[in-house]
Amino acid sequence: MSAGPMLEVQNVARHFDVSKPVLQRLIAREGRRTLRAVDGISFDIPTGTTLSLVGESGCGKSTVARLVVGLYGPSFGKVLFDGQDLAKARADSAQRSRMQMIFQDPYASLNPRWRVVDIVAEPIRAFRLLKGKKAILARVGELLTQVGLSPLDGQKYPHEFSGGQRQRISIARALSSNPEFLVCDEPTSALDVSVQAQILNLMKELQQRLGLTYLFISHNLAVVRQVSDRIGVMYLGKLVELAPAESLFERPRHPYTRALMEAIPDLEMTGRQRIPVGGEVPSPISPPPGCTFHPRCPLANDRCRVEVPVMKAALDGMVACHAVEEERD
Ligand SMILES: Nc1ncnc2c1ncn2[C@@H]1O[C@H](COP(=O)(O)OP(=O)(O)OP(=O)(O)O)[C@@H](O)[C@H]1O
Repeated sequence: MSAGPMLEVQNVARHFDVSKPVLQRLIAREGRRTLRAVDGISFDIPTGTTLSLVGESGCGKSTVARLVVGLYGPSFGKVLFDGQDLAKARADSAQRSRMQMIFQDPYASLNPRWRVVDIVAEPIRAFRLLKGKKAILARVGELLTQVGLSPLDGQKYPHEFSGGQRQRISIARALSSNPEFLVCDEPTSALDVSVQAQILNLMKELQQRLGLTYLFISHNLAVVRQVSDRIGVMYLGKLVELAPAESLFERPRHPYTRALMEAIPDLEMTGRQRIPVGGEVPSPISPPPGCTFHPRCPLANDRCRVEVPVMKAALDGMVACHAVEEERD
Protein backbone atom coordinates (compact mmCIF):
# COMPACT_ATOMS: atom_id res chain seq x y z
CA MET A 1 0.00 0.00 0.00
CA SER A 2 1.44 3.40 -0.93
CA ALA A 3 1.54 6.44 1.34
CA GLY A 4 -0.35 8.52 -1.27
CA PRO A 5 -4.10 8.62 -1.80
CA MET A 6 -5.81 5.32 -2.61
CA LEU A 7 -7.70 7.01 -5.43
CA GLU A 8 -7.01 10.09 -7.54
CA VAL A 9 -9.58 11.30 -10.06
CA GLN A 10 -7.95 13.87 -12.33
CA ASN A 11 -10.23 16.02 -14.49
CA VAL A 12 -12.32 13.00 -15.52
CA ALA A 13 -15.24 13.16 -17.94
CA ARG A 14 -17.59 10.59 -19.41
CA HIS A 15 -19.67 11.68 -22.36
CA PHE A 16 -22.25 9.49 -24.10
CA ASP A 17 -23.23 9.76 -27.75
CA VAL A 18 -27.04 9.91 -27.66
CA SER A 19 -27.56 10.84 -31.33
CA LYS A 20 -30.50 9.45 -33.27
CA PRO A 21 -29.74 6.92 -36.05
CA VAL A 22 -28.24 8.58 -39.17
CA LEU A 23 -31.45 8.55 -41.27
CA GLN A 24 -33.57 10.10 -38.52
CA ARG A 25 -30.87 12.72 -37.96
CA LEU A 26 -30.91 13.61 -41.65
CA ILE A 27 -34.72 13.90 -41.72
CA ALA A 28 -34.79 16.00 -38.55
CA ARG A 29 -31.77 17.99 -39.84
CA GLU A 30 -29.95 17.70 -36.57
CA GLY A 31 -26.37 16.88 -35.67
CA ARG A 32 -24.84 14.53 -33.16
CA ARG A 33 -25.94 14.87 -29.55
CA THR A 34 -23.59 14.37 -26.62
CA LEU A 35 -24.72 13.76 -23.06
CA ARG A 36 -22.14 14.98 -20.54
CA ALA A 37 -22.86 12.59 -17.65
CA VAL A 38 -19.59 13.51 -15.93
CA ASP A 39 -17.88 16.63 -17.14
CA GLY A 40 -14.38 17.15 -15.76
CA ILE A 41 -14.22 16.33 -12.07
CA SER A 42 -11.23 15.97 -9.76
CA PHE A 43 -10.91 14.58 -6.23
CA ASP A 44 -8.81 12.17 -4.26
CA ILE A 45 -9.47 9.74 -1.42
CA PRO A 46 -6.72 9.25 1.15
CA THR A 47 -6.21 5.62 2.20
CA GLY A 48 -8.51 4.50 5.02
CA THR A 49 -10.98 7.38 4.61
CA THR A 50 -14.46 7.84 3.12
CA LEU A 51 -15.43 10.33 0.47
CA SER A 52 -19.12 10.60 -0.36
CA LEU A 53 -20.64 12.04 -3.50
CA VAL A 54 -24.15 13.47 -3.24
CA GLY A 55 -26.56 15.16 -5.61
CA GLU A 56 -29.97 14.76 -7.21
CA SER A 57 -30.82 11.90 -9.52
CA GLY A 58 -29.05 12.21 -12.87
CA CYS A 59 -26.15 14.40 -11.67
CA GLY A 60 -23.63 11.69 -12.61
CA LYS A 61 -22.87 9.93 -9.31
CA SER A 62 -23.29 6.36 -10.59
CA THR A 63 -21.26 7.18 -13.69
CA VAL A 64 -18.41 8.31 -11.42
CA ALA A 65 -18.73 5.02 -9.49
CA ARG A 66 -18.46 3.07 -12.75
CA LEU A 67 -15.47 5.13 -13.93
CA VAL A 68 -13.71 4.57 -10.66
CA VAL A 69 -14.00 0.76 -10.75
CA GLY A 70 -13.10 0.69 -14.45
CA LEU A 71 -16.54 -0.39 -15.76
CA TYR A 72 -16.39 2.73 -17.96
CA GLY A 73 -13.30 4.28 -19.48
CA PRO A 74 -13.09 8.09 -19.20
CA SER A 75 -13.76 10.28 -22.27
CA PHE A 76 -10.86 12.32 -20.94
CA GLY A 77 -8.90 12.60 -17.72
CA LYS A 78 -7.33 9.91 -15.56
CA VAL A 79 -8.28 7.68 -12.66
CA LEU A 80 -5.27 6.59 -10.59
CA PHE A 81 -5.71 3.69 -8.17
CA ASP A 82 -2.86 3.44 -5.68
CA GLY A 83 -0.82 5.59 -8.07
CA GLN A 84 -1.49 3.45 -11.16
CA ASP A 85 -3.54 4.56 -14.17
CA LEU A 86 -6.71 2.44 -14.09
CA ALA A 87 -6.98 2.45 -17.91
CA LYS A 88 -3.66 0.59 -18.06
CA ALA A 89 -4.34 -1.68 -15.07
CA ARG A 90 -7.83 -2.76 -16.14
CA ALA A 91 -6.76 -6.15 -17.42
CA ASP A 92 -4.69 -6.83 -14.31
CA SER A 93 -6.78 -9.17 -12.12
CA ALA A 94 -4.60 -8.69 -9.01
CA GLN A 95 -5.33 -4.97 -9.24
CA ARG A 96 -9.04 -5.52 -9.89
CA SER A 97 -9.45 -7.76 -6.83
CA ARG A 98 -8.31 -4.80 -4.70
CA MET A 99 -11.51 -2.86 -5.46
CA GLN A 100 -15.12 -4.00 -5.21
CA MET A 101 -18.54 -2.44 -5.62
CA ILE A 102 -21.70 -2.67 -3.49
CA PHE A 103 -24.98 -1.81 -5.22
CA GLN A 104 -28.27 -0.31 -4.12
CA ASP A 105 -30.52 -3.30 -4.64
CA PRO A 106 -29.04 -6.33 -2.91
CA TYR A 107 -31.75 -8.58 -4.33
CA ALA A 108 -31.06 -7.71 -7.95
CA SER A 109 -27.32 -8.12 -7.47
CA LEU A 110 -27.53 -11.59 -5.86
CA ASN A 111 -28.17 -14.59 -8.12
CA PRO A 112 -31.46 -16.05 -6.79
CA ARG A 113 -30.57 -19.59 -7.90
CA TRP A 114 -27.26 -19.73 -6.05
CA ARG A 115 -26.76 -20.63 -2.39
CA VAL A 116 -25.23 -17.80 -0.34
CA VAL A 117 -22.01 -19.79 0.05
CA ASP A 118 -21.50 -19.80 -3.73
CA ILE A 119 -22.46 -16.13 -4.06
CA VAL A 120 -19.91 -15.09 -1.44
CA ALA A 121 -17.26 -17.47 -2.81
CA GLU A 122 -17.62 -16.24 -6.38
CA PRO A 123 -14.86 -13.56 -6.25
CA ILE A 124 -12.58 -16.02 -4.38
CA ARG A 125 -12.98 -18.46 -7.26
CA ALA A 126 -12.84 -15.81 -10.01
CA PHE A 127 -9.57 -14.38 -8.71
CA ARG A 128 -8.27 -17.88 -7.70
CA LEU A 129 -7.51 -16.66 -4.20
CA LEU A 130 -7.96 -20.02 -2.41
CA LYS A 131 -7.80 -23.62 -3.49
CA GLY A 132 -9.95 -26.50 -2.21
CA LYS A 133 -13.60 -26.62 -1.14
CA LYS A 134 -12.78 -26.81 2.56
CA ALA A 135 -10.63 -23.67 2.59
CA ILE A 136 -13.24 -21.73 0.60
CA LEU A 137 -16.06 -22.89 2.88
CA ALA A 138 -14.09 -21.86 5.97
CA ARG A 139 -13.36 -18.42 4.48
CA VAL A 140 -17.03 -17.89 3.54
CA GLY A 141 -18.03 -18.84 7.13
CA GLU A 142 -15.57 -16.25 8.44
CA LEU A 143 -16.91 -13.57 6.07
CA LEU A 144 -20.55 -14.28 7.00
CA THR A 145 -19.65 -13.99 10.70
CA GLN A 146 -17.81 -10.74 10.00
CA VAL A 147 -20.99 -9.17 8.58
CA GLY A 148 -23.20 -10.40 11.42
CA LEU A 149 -24.64 -13.54 9.80
CA SER A 150 -24.04 -17.20 10.67
CA PRO A 151 -21.85 -19.61 8.69
CA LEU A 152 -24.99 -21.82 8.48
CA ASP A 153 -26.67 -19.07 6.42
CA GLY A 154 -24.36 -20.10 3.59
CA GLN A 155 -26.66 -23.01 2.78
CA LYS A 156 -29.70 -20.77 2.22
CA TYR A 157 -30.87 -18.83 -0.85
CA PRO A 158 -31.15 -15.00 -1.12
CA HIS A 159 -35.00 -15.03 -0.93
CA GLU A 160 -34.80 -16.48 2.59
CA PHE A 161 -33.29 -13.22 3.91
CA SER A 162 -34.60 -9.72 4.71
CA GLY A 163 -33.36 -6.68 2.74
CA GLY A 164 -30.80 -5.75 5.41
CA GLN A 165 -29.50 -9.33 5.61
CA ARG A 166 -29.21 -9.44 1.82
CA GLN A 167 -27.10 -6.30 1.90
CA ARG A 168 -24.90 -8.03 4.52
CA ILE A 169 -24.47 -10.89 2.01
CA SER A 170 -23.45 -8.37 -0.69
CA ILE A 171 -20.91 -6.88 1.71
CA ALA A 172 -19.51 -10.36 2.54
CA ARG A 173 -19.19 -11.07 -1.18
CA ALA A 174 -17.46 -7.72 -1.78
CA LEU A 175 -15.01 -8.45 1.06
CA SER A 176 -14.20 -11.95 -0.12
CA SER A 177 -11.43 -10.79 -2.50
CA ASN A 178 -9.74 -8.90 0.39
CA PRO A 179 -10.27 -5.51 -1.28
CA GLU A 180 -8.75 -2.30 0.05
CA PHE A 181 -11.23 -0.03 -1.68
CA LEU A 182 -15.04 -0.29 -1.82
CA VAL A 183 -17.35 1.75 -4.02
CA CYS A 184 -20.80 1.77 -2.42
CA ASP A 185 -23.55 3.01 -4.76
CA GLU A 186 -26.63 3.90 -2.67
CA PRO A 187 -26.03 0.84 -0.47
CA THR A 188 -28.85 1.62 1.97
CA SER A 189 -31.43 3.44 -0.18
CA ALA A 190 -33.64 0.37 -0.56
CA LEU A 191 -33.72 -0.28 3.21
CA ASP A 192 -35.89 0.91 6.12
CA VAL A 193 -34.36 3.72 8.17
CA SER A 194 -33.54 1.55 11.22
CA VAL A 195 -31.93 -1.12 9.02
CA GLN A 196 -30.03 1.62 7.14
CA ALA A 197 -28.35 2.67 10.39
CA GLN A 198 -27.31 -0.93 11.16
CA ILE A 199 -25.73 -1.38 7.73
CA LEU A 200 -23.94 1.99 7.95
CA ASN A 201 -22.59 1.05 11.39
CA LEU A 202 -21.41 -2.30 10.05
CA MET A 203 -19.63 -0.55 7.17
CA LYS A 204 -17.91 1.85 9.57
CA GLU A 205 -16.85 -0.98 11.84
CA LEU A 206 -15.45 -2.97 8.88
CA GLN A 207 -13.59 0.11 7.68
CA GLN A 208 -11.86 0.50 11.03
CA ARG A 209 -11.10 -3.20 11.40
CA LEU A 210 -9.85 -3.76 7.84
CA GLY A 211 -8.46 -0.30 7.02
CA LEU A 212 -10.80 0.05 4.04
CA THR A 213 -11.14 3.12 1.82
CA TYR A 214 -14.67 4.00 0.67
CA LEU A 215 -16.26 5.97 -2.12
CA PHE A 216 -19.86 6.34 -1.05
CA ILE A 217 -22.60 7.44 -3.45
CA SER A 218 -25.95 8.72 -2.18
CA HIS A 219 -28.68 11.20 -2.99
CA ASN A 220 -29.22 11.57 0.76
CA LEU A 221 -26.97 14.01 2.66
CA ALA A 222 -28.29 12.85 6.03
CA VAL A 223 -27.12 9.28 5.30
CA VAL A 224 -23.62 10.24 4.20
CA ARG A 225 -23.09 12.52 7.20
CA GLN A 226 -22.79 9.39 9.37
CA VAL A 227 -20.05 7.76 7.34
CA SER A 228 -18.04 10.44 5.53
CA ASP A 229 -14.74 12.11 6.21
CA ARG A 230 -15.32 14.38 3.23
CA ILE A 231 -18.35 15.08 1.05
CA GLY A 232 -18.45 16.16 -2.59
CA VAL A 233 -21.64 17.72 -3.96
CA MET A 234 -22.34 17.11 -7.65
CA TYR A 235 -24.56 19.05 -10.00
CA LEU A 236 -25.00 18.21 -13.70
CA GLY A 237 -21.81 16.18 -14.02
CA LYS A 238 -19.58 18.58 -12.07
CA LEU A 239 -18.41 18.89 -8.49
CA VAL A 240 -19.67 22.17 -7.06
CA GLU A 241 -18.39 21.78 -3.48
CA LEU A 242 -16.01 19.46 -1.65
CA ALA A 243 -15.37 19.79 2.07
CA PRO A 244 -14.80 17.86 5.30
CA ALA A 245 -18.17 16.41 6.35
CA GLU A 246 -18.58 18.46 9.51
CA SER A 247 -17.60 21.76 7.84
CA LEU A 248 -20.05 21.09 5.05
CA PHE A 249 -22.88 20.67 7.56
CA GLU A 250 -21.77 23.57 9.73
CA ARG A 251 -21.10 25.96 6.87
CA PRO A 252 -22.38 24.85 3.47
CA ARG A 253 -21.13 27.39 0.94
CA HIS A 254 -22.55 26.58 -2.51
CA PRO A 255 -26.24 27.62 -2.93
CA TYR A 256 -26.99 24.11 -4.24
CA THR A 257 -25.44 22.47 -1.15
CA ARG A 258 -27.49 24.82 1.00
CA ALA A 259 -30.64 23.89 -0.90
CA LEU A 260 -29.94 20.18 -0.35
CA MET A 261 -29.47 20.88 3.37
CA GLU A 262 -32.79 22.72 3.51
CA ALA A 263 -34.43 19.54 2.34
CA ILE A 264 -33.21 17.59 5.40
CA PRO A 265 -35.92 17.57 8.07
CA ASP A 266 -34.85 18.75 11.55
CA LEU A 267 -31.47 20.08 10.45
CA GLU A 268 -30.89 23.44 12.08
CA MET A 269 -29.60 26.05 9.65
CA THR A 270 -28.76 28.79 12.08
CA GLY A 271 -27.37 32.09 10.86
CA ARG A 272 -27.70 31.22 7.16
CA GLN A 273 -29.80 32.90 4.59
CA ARG A 274 -32.43 30.46 3.30
CA ILE A 275 -31.85 29.36 -0.28
CA PRO A 276 -35.12 28.33 -1.83
CA VAL A 277 -34.36 26.41 -5.01
CA GLY A 278 -37.13 25.54 -7.39
CA GLY A 279 -37.24 24.04 -10.83
CA GLU A 280 -35.84 20.90 -12.33
CA VAL A 281 -32.29 19.78 -13.09
CA PRO A 282 -31.66 20.80 -16.75
CA SER A 283 -30.76 18.17 -19.34
CA PRO A 284 -27.08 17.18 -19.48
CA ILE A 285 -27.48 17.13 -23.29
CA SER A 286 -27.94 20.90 -23.44
CA PRO A 287 -26.69 22.29 -20.12
CA PRO A 288 -27.17 26.04 -19.49
CA PRO A 289 -24.17 28.28 -20.30
CA GLY A 290 -21.99 29.72 -17.54
CA CYS A 291 -22.72 28.15 -14.17
CA THR A 292 -25.10 25.28 -14.97
CA PHE A 293 -26.91 25.96 -11.68
CA HIS A 294 -27.67 29.63 -12.56
CA PRO A 295 -31.29 29.12 -13.80
CA ARG A 296 -32.22 27.76 -10.34
CA CYS A 297 -29.97 29.97 -8.24
CA PRO A 298 -31.37 32.98 -6.34
CA LEU A 299 -27.86 34.49 -6.19
CA ALA A 300 -27.17 34.35 -9.95
CA ASN A 301 -26.00 37.52 -11.73
CA ASP A 302 -24.75 38.30 -15.27
CA ARG A 303 -21.32 36.74 -14.64
CA CYS A 304 -22.97 33.46 -13.53
CA ARG A 305 -24.93 33.35 -16.80
CA VAL A 306 -21.79 33.38 -18.98
CA GLU A 307 -18.69 32.32 -17.03
CA VAL A 308 -18.18 28.74 -15.86
CA PRO A 309 -17.06 28.81 -12.20
CA VAL A 310 -14.10 26.60 -11.26
CA MET A 311 -13.36 24.93 -7.94
CA LYS A 312 -11.43 27.29 -5.65
CA ALA A 313 -10.27 26.91 -2.04
CA ALA A 314 -12.86 28.18 0.45
CA LEU A 315 -12.31 27.67 4.20
CA ASP A 316 -11.11 24.07 4.55
CA GLY A 317 -12.83 22.90 1.36
CA MET A 318 -13.36 23.86 -2.29
CA VAL A 319 -16.31 25.51 -3.97
CA ALA A 320 -17.18 26.49 -7.54
CA CYS A 321 -19.40 29.56 -7.21
CA HIS A 322 -18.98 33.17 -8.32
CA ALA A 323 -21.34 34.38 -5.56
CA VAL A 324 -19.20 32.73 -2.86
CA GLU A 325 -16.00 34.10 -4.43
CA GLU A 326 -17.48 37.62 -4.55
CA GLU A 327 -18.92 37.18 -1.05
CA ARG A 328 -22.42 37.81 -2.34
CA ASP A 329 -23.64 34.78 -0.36
N1 LIG B 1 -24.95 4.41 -20.70
C1 LIG B 1 -25.53 5.61 -20.79
N2 LIG B 1 -25.91 6.12 -21.99
C2 LIG B 1 -26.48 7.33 -22.09
N3 LIG B 1 -26.73 8.14 -21.04
C3 LIG B 1 -26.38 7.68 -19.80
C4 LIG B 1 -25.77 6.40 -19.62
N4 LIG B 1 -25.53 6.23 -18.29
C5 LIG B 1 -25.98 7.35 -17.67
N5 LIG B 1 -26.48 8.21 -18.57
C6 LIG B 1 -27.05 9.55 -18.29
O1 LIG B 1 -26.05 10.26 -17.58
C7 LIG B 1 -26.62 11.10 -16.59
C8 LIG B 1 -26.04 10.76 -15.25
O2 LIG B 1 -26.51 9.47 -14.86
P1 LIG B 1 -26.07 8.76 -13.50
O3 LIG B 1 -26.79 7.46 -13.42
O4 LIG B 1 -24.59 8.74 -13.40
O5 LIG B 1 -26.65 9.77 -12.42
P2 LIG B 1 -26.95 9.56 -10.88
O6 LIG B 1 -26.63 10.84 -10.22
O7 LIG B 1 -26.26 8.34 -10.39
O8 LIG B 1 -28.51 9.33 -10.87
P3 LIG B 1 -29.37 8.21 -10.13
O9 LIG B 1 -29.27 8.53 -8.68
O10 LIG B 1 -30.74 8.40 -10.70
O11 LIG B 1 -28.73 6.89 -10.53
C9 LIG B 1 -28.13 10.89 -16.69
O12 LIG B 1 -28.66 11.91 -17.49
C10 LIG B 1 -28.25 9.55 -17.37
O13 LIG B 1 -29.45 9.47 -18.11
